[in-house]
Amino acid sequence: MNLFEKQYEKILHSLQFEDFTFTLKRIIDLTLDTEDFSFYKKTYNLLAWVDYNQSNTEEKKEKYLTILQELHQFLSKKEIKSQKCLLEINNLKKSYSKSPFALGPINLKISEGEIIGLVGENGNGKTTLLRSLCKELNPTEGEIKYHFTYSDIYDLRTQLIYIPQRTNNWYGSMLDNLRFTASCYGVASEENELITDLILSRMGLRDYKKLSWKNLSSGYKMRFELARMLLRKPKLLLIDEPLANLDIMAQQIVLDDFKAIAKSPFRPLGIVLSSQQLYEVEKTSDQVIFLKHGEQRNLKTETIDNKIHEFIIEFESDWNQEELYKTFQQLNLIKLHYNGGTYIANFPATTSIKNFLETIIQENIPIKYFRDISNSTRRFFI
Ligand SMILES: Nc1ncnc2c1ncn2[C@@H]1O[C@H](COP(=O)(O)OP(=O)(O)OP(=O)(O)O)[C@@H](O)[C@H]1O
Repeated sequence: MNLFEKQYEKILHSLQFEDFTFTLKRIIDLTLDTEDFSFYKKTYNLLAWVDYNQSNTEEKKEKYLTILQELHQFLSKKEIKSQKCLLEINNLKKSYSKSPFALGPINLKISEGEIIGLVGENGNGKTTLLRSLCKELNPTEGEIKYHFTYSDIYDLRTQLIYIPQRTNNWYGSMLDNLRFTASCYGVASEENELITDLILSRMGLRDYKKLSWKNLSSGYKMRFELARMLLRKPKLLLIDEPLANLDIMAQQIVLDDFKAIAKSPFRPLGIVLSSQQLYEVEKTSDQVIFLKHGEQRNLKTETIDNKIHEFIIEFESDWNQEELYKTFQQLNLIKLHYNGGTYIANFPATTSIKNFLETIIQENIPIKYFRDISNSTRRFFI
């Protein structure tokens, strides 16, 4: 089963379980994948119908299924794109004349369809790296090779979009701004109206399209930036702290959106996102880069090269450190840290989650939360 068929099957399941929000978003994604005016029109009409028939579940299900089947028939004939390498960073270093901070050396490859999470505490160089990738900053040493042609810096920044943490103020309504962006990219008249409507709906902005910058919360400003980015169809998106101003639900939604957008079988997009939300980013990313004092630490390579073979559990318990230390001796505990309200326990690699849970139950240890972090960059934060 190819990537498209797998994704299609997942959409059908979501419809079967009446997750209409997810299904509709994916219908819009597939519609945009067709790059076909008649489908834009069909989905536009569907969205207009949904506006007045939200609670008509049976008919809605039927309509969603019909359009999905049509989209499936159309897209099954379309070629699935192989995921090309977009850029290669070799020994990149960047320092500032007025700061002791130095980034690098950084080595990294970024491909279409790949999500790279950039994590690290404040001031560790995440923004510096993103700004270097879009040529806002020149490297002090090393190089960035772009595997696509661009005529000048403006062309580069069209194919590769950088969304900074604090975006610029804009005037007028969201809708007018998106229409303007689409027209700058040659999308005119009715097609412009259809595409902006689809993209506004895709980003959950349909009910807010008349609002202006000053009336939007920071979460909605971020969604607007993403909508504008989708209209510009870049190859690579570099985005600084997209989760910073979002509540936990909104964070999950944005990360799911990134995944759906990046992994399009027909228009794959590379995404590099920086964030402090370690676990959320790990769930979504294909690769996580941890920056510590500007240096790159990569869990995958460090695990292989340095042979870090330990079973590491993060957990919360009302027991004190001494009680836990004694009890876990039976699992040959190597280390036990208390770290900001949670415990981190290191065991030999031969210990399993089953052994850990059995001990918890047998010894009646009160546990509020636990997570296996043996393969998480969380280890670098300890
Ligand atoms: N233009 C500049 N001139 C001098 N120093 C700078 C400049 N920009 C950033 N720095 C310094 O570089 C270091 C890394 O900053 P950067 O913004 O890249 O980190 P970050 O990981 O994105 O931080 P945060 O999570 O707080 O956004 C900091 O010490 C910062 O003060």
